Amino acid sequence: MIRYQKLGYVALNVTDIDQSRDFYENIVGLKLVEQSENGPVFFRCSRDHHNLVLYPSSTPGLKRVGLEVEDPEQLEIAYNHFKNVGLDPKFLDKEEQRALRQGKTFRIHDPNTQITFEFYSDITQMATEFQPTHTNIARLGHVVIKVPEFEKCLEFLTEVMNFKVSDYHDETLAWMRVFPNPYHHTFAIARGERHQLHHINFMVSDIDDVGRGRNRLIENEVPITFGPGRHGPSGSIFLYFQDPDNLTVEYSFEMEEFPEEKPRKAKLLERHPKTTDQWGGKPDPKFASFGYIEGAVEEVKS
Ligand SMILES: CC(C)c1ccc(C(=O)O)c(O)c1O
Ligand SMILES: [Fe+2]
Repeated sequence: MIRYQKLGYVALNVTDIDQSRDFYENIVGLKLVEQSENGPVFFRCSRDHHNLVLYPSSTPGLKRVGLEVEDPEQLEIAYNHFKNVGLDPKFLDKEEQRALRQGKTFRIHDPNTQITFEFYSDITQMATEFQPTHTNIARLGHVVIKVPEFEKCLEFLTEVMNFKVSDYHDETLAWMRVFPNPYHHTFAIARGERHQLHHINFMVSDIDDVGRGRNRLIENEVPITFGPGRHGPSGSIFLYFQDPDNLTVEYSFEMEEFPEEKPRKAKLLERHPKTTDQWGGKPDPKFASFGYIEGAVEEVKS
């Protein structure tokens, strides 16, 4: 089955590309890599050419999830696996591959989550390390979405995508590893009325990044919708805030890691506010409430 290196990048649709470029560069603290005329804007928080890509769109939300697999052999294994299960994987043409600065890359559209998943094993490594500015962003951490058919999505993500459940609420939330990546979750699904983006996450290296981040967001009048707090499932310290399209972004510090062999079994966690925030905090009503999933825009607009 597929062996992943990591969540490589997230592509978001944003309504004002310049406003969002400024936000993700100067408020979040990502490194701007390139901005093409009327096209996507590439950011990084690693040596990779990109870990976040913004596309101009009238429907803000999640456009695509880029998953890096361990090596070219794993890419072929993944391609053949998806072909065998009828998901019609399509390799990008040379032009789009080159524009993404990636090696061989293919995509599938998953009818369960309505997400376009992209798979690659090679991406251009930039000449210099990521140099943090105000926030020591360690990596793009995870993506969480809302899905109406929770059980079907969970079955697809575990049985077909080879994600592993780390913990779950009873049929309302599941946190998953992209095996064998060790982090408690790189992907999670929450039961919701419609397919929607819940949030994207950036892991930071120091608890002070969360504290300083809170004050910087307040100074810049960026809406904070939840936290600081401590998550029960992964143990992460967290802080959620909204981008210019009210998409939810999370900083988090520390996260439980799982061994590849003999990992602990997933916990069935009580659905309780203290599971989400051990410090007893409650989210703002706007928390994680905005964001289309590109494959399901019509559903939400109807
Ligand atoms: C409230 C959301 C779904 C959530 C819950 C728990 C964790 C964690 O344990 O790390 C998260 O990262 C979340 O985003
Ligand atoms: Fe999160």
